[in-house]
Amino acid sequence: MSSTGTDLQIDPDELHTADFVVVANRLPVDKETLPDGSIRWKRSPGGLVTALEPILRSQTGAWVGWSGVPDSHDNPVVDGLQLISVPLSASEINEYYEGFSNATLWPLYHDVLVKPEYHREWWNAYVEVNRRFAEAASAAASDGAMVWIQDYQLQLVPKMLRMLRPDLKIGFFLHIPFPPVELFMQLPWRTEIVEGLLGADLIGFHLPGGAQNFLYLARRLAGQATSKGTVGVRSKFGVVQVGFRHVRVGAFPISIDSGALDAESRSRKIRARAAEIRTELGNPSTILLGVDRLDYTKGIDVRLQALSELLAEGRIDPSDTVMIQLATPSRERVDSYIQMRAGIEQLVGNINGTYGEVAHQVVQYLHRPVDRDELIAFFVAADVMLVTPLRDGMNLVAKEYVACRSDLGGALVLSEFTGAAAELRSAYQANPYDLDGVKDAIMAAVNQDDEEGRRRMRALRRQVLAHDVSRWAKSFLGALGSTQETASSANRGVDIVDG
Ligand SMILES: Nc1ncnc2c1ncn2[C@@H]1O[C@H](COP(=O)(O)OP(=O)(O)O)[C@@H](O)[C@H]1O
Ligand SMILES: O=P(O)(O)OC[C@H]1O[C@H](O[C@H]2O[C@H](CO)[C@@H](O)[C@H](O)[C@H]2O)[C@H](O)[C@@H](O)[C@@H]1O
Repeated sequence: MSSTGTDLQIDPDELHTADFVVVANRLPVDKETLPDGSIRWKRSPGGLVTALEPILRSQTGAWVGWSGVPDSHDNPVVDGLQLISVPLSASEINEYYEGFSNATLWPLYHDVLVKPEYHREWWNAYVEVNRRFAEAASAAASDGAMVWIQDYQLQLVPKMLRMLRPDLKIGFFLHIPFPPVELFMQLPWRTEIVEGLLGADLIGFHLPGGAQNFLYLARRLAGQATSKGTVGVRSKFGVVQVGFRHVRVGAFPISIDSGALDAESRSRKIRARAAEIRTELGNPSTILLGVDRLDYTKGIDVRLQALSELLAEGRIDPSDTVMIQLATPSRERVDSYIQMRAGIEQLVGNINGTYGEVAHQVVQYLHRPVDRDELIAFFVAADVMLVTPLRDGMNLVAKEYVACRSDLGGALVLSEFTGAAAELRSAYQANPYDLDGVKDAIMAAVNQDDEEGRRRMRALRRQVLAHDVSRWAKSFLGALGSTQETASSANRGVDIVDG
């Protein structure tokens, strides 16, 4: 590996004090240095942070992660959360984060939408950085603590941490899809990844399909005996026998703090801002909305292409329609993201150039994050929410939109290839590879009558309000807490097949 890395500097007072430790690639806040040299901590992008932040607030624990900038050793306490930085050098950011995590694993786990790159030096950096995260978690955790490791950037940490601290209860949750076996087998380090994950006591996926894929690979690559029954949602866990340990494997669809969002979206201030947004846009009949990290998995190009064709066919009136696309910058130094951004901005330019007027742009595109209140106001203002990923682990945006529609207004167009599609059955679902199908779904949503819209939104809200992020965390941590070290009770009643 080209980098020498940066050593951990953990305050001795903080050693072995936390009973609950979240380990994620990112801290919930990113470090930002302002022009006057002062430091500001701003919220990190993405759904993982959206989901986990309220969980850690409700428990006393520590969050181990990277601050988003090179060589930062700060361990800030932000809004009462104890944060422990794992410093990454510039070359580790390049090889571990942008390289192995986001140019190898991310495309491989998302249907190979972009060709994954396999470089041995990236793998070496991944191993080294995973080791450093394991050491930081080991230093933070108290005797017998519960440690919850997050996502594809840290798949080797469960095994590394178990070797350092066999006393810990170790959970792992994958926030992105776990790929089919045929794709996973491309990875030169496939066995190391499966064995790394098997260091956990409980491995969670969003969907049963991911859990089944993993069980198959545990048999085939790690040669372990596994259960053979079907995995359920928050139930009927699979089991892998690893020596004397039994590793449980389950499906736990993540969610949002839907109650809080519901309450915030009802406030007078948000309602007024939503009305103001409509006015600022010239009171069009239809506002379409997209909200995403700028990522090629999100299908932003799909919805723009669909809109472009609907305008060309005269099915949508450009003078009476606005599409707002909010796009948070993401992984801006990775080649595939640079190319995708150029393609999307060209599509936006083409639509506005062809159908816009000086005083009326059909697509309003903001390439920056907006603050929470403003985002909620956009959700309340939008007639149709467009969620069209080509593949997405869950997609919390779809759930956020639903949580904000206590008025039972609005309509959700949702890709079948999101994790959320399994739960949000009353959305206007479409196959993002079938452009005519996407266009029809958009038109059905635009033209729905009020009664049909209310019926669908009521059903969607029932699902999202009943299955919130606290239920997700409780179901995962409850299952982790009940895992047994001994072979006898963990797997009672489960048939095991040899690897
Ligand atoms: N432009 C934006 N401004 C503010 N928040 C955003 C923006 N785009 C996305 N978000 C937030 O980021 C999170 C995205 O989560 P999710 O849909 O699960 O996808 P991912 O984690 O892959 O980015 C949501 O909480 C969403 O509200
Ligand atoms: O940390 P970044 O590289 O900036 O990326 C942001 C996060 O993106 C991914 O989010 C996923 O988690 C969501 C919550 O479970 C899920 O809804 C979504 O489908 C996933 O794409 C990534 O998995 C996180 O690790 C990143 O922090």
